[in-house]
Amino acid sequence: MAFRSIEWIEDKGVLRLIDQTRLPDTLVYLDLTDEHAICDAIRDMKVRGAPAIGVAAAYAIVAAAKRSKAESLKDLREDLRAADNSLRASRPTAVNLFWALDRMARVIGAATSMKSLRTSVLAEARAIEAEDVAVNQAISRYAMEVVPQRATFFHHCNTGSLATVDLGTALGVIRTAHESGHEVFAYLDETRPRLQGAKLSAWELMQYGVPHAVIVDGAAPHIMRTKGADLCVVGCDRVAANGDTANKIGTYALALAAKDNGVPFYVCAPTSTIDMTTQTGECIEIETRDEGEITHINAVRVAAKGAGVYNPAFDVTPARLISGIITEFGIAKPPFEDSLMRIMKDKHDGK
Ligand SMILES: CSC[C@@H](O)[C@@H](O)C(=O)COP(=O)(O)O
Repeated sequence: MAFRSIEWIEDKGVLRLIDQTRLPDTLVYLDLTDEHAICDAIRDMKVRGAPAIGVAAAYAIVAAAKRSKAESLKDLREDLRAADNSLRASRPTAVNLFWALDRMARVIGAATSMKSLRTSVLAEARAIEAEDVAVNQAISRYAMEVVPQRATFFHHCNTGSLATVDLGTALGVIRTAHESGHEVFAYLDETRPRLQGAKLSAWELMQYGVPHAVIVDGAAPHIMRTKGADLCVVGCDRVAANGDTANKIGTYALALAAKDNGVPFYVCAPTSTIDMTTQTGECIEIETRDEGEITHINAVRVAAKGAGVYNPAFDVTPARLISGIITEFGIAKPPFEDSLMRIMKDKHDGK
């Protein structure tokens, strides 16, 4: 089954997206008409995954432009600035959110009338959406250079169709390898605390018929050593200029296990997730989320009542643990300071 996680329906003026908090039990589509609802959906992780968050934010600006009652271009821009501010405050780590909003802001700044503004924000959001599809396909194509014919993967969190517009990044690589005739098996970290691996990645791989096993996060090093692995593929929320990579909490531990077991560790990164203005991982803001995500599972308390909790949602994998960063312009290899710079230049030059 192929599905689109996110879609703008222009004649209804709605952003249709899969409510990821209801999966895997129920496939529910939400039709959101206003920027506040889209912002809440991002904050509450109904839509999640760095690229999907960026696309949703872009359409939130479209929705705000459509709904605004402003009677002048200046007032319309004011309304959109307010929407932009709330969206920027929704989640701090995934740079795609800020990247998409920066693109929208440039278009808003260039508009010469209210009509042209509304037309051009829609066109820009559509372009961001379409690029995401093409970029993920290109990442999968380049990834095949490093995927052996028989491939046992390790994967963390959810990086599939749900986290993007269509194919996905790291999970898209696993799916593409399977569909192009590789003999694939994937170990999926369950990904505490929100269980994106157990709930979302497993659900997706079942749709595509990819053999897999969900494992608890702490089992990955043991399984790597005893069962073997060919490569780890993960996504990312922000890649710094030196290659340090922020991704879902637990990614760093998987990278350490990979290093100890001699397993190549690949980050799948659309260039929209590479932030050349952030020099190292230390400069990346790590989102801290509600303690209830740890103390409760499906609204049932599992932690001792009154237990202290600390819930960072992401960690940073140091560049030295990363074998390659797979982008839509090819695979960046260490030293990443040079290879990422080259890739971003290729992007800039339109190669
Ligand atoms: C292609 S998705 C890449 C990342 O965004 C993904 O691995 C991840 O960390 C998602 O975190 P989440 O908190 O579920 O939005």
